Amino acid sequence: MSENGTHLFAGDQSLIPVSVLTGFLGSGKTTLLNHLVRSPGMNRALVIINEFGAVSLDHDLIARSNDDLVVEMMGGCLCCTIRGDLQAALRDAPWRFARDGTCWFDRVVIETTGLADPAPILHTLMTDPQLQTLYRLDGVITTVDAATGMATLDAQEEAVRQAAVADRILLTKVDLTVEAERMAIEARLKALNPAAPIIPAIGGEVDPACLFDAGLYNPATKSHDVQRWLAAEAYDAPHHHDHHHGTGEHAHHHDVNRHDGHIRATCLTFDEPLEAETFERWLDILLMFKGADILRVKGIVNLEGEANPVVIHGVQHVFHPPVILDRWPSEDKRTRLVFITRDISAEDLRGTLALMTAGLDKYGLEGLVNDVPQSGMIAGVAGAG
Ligand SMILES: Nc1nc2c(ncn2[C@@H]2O[C@H](COP(=O)(O)OP(=O)(O)OP(=O)(O)O)[C@@H](O)[C@H]2O)c(=O)[nH]1
Repeated sequence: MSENGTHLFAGDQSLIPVSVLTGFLGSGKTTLLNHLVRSPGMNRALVIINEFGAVSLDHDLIARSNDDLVVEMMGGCLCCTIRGDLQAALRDAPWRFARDGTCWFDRVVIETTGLADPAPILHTLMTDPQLQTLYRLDGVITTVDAATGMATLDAQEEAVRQAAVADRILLTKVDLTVEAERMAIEARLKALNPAAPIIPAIGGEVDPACLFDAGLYNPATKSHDVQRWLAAEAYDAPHHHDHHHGTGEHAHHHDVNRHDGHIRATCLTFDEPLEAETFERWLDILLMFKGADILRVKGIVNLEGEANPVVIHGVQHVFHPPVILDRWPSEDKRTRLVFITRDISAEDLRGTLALMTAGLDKYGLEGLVNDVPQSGMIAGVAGAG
């Protein structure tokens, strides 16, 4: 987080929205893109395609009248070997695709390989200083094959992660399933990622408006989206009374989610405003020790002394600068934090914050910071998840 949490780039509409399209091998990403680039309003979308093979077939598939708005990246995976190439391509693109001296595209869609972990790609977008002056992350769209998705989720943790971090899930090939199968996979996806809308599609046919502008940073849709992913009712995980009925919740969670036991979505709510320093330290420590297992964090935070809500958004250990909304999106002014984690329970999360608060009360900030490594108290709990 920033020093004082007052970064304000919520309204910067000059930045170009970037969507990351991910989904397991053969789950229908190219089919979707092919439909999207032909949709009204999408003719100025720059499409970046990443393929493992040396020869790209996808470029030919994603043909349109002005098909020059396509960048192919081959011979590696965007999330690892050719990450630098993605940075370079995004930096150069506004000049490479300029018309009359101005950037010609108004949106970017990055299609990852089916095996990609989207997190490093999001990190690239969130941390490269040059890219931050040009682009803003809009959201992650994940395709899930309705017909084979169950088996894929059973066998491939990568597929589970892709679905867990999505802002929008496109359920593809619903024409190949019967009602019961489709309901089963929808229930599983809901348990894994309660906030992401699940949009059924056949042949990639979907209204682009359902998939884009999922970001927190679009004033036109921001409040709406904040509202949606904070729909705390959607979460199975314990809320603020978790210590009273933690076991029941837990058992329920496991039933729906039995195959994806390691990865879960948790929503923590806090009735009282949080003290800014404590909250920041807690997040820092949590991310330091468990960053790799916190796939995504989103939240709206009521800080002491701050009239308006602060929105936070992170992927593993990397955080967007917090954004202060100009008003609360609803009457509900509780802090609500959504965590998508691997092997970290709501109890672990809440416990570390309680320790942090107790430690601050007892030792003060100086004492606590100095004390943490020796006592191992917070580190121990954070590490025990
Ligand atoms: N029946 C049916 N087939 C579909 C649908 N969507 C995609 N397909 C088919 O599924 C196959 C894989 O689709 P692609 O769009 O190439 O999938 P992809 O995710 O881009 O695949 P990779 O690039 O290998 O990761 C193709 O043969 C598509 O024609 C659908 O809604 N219904």
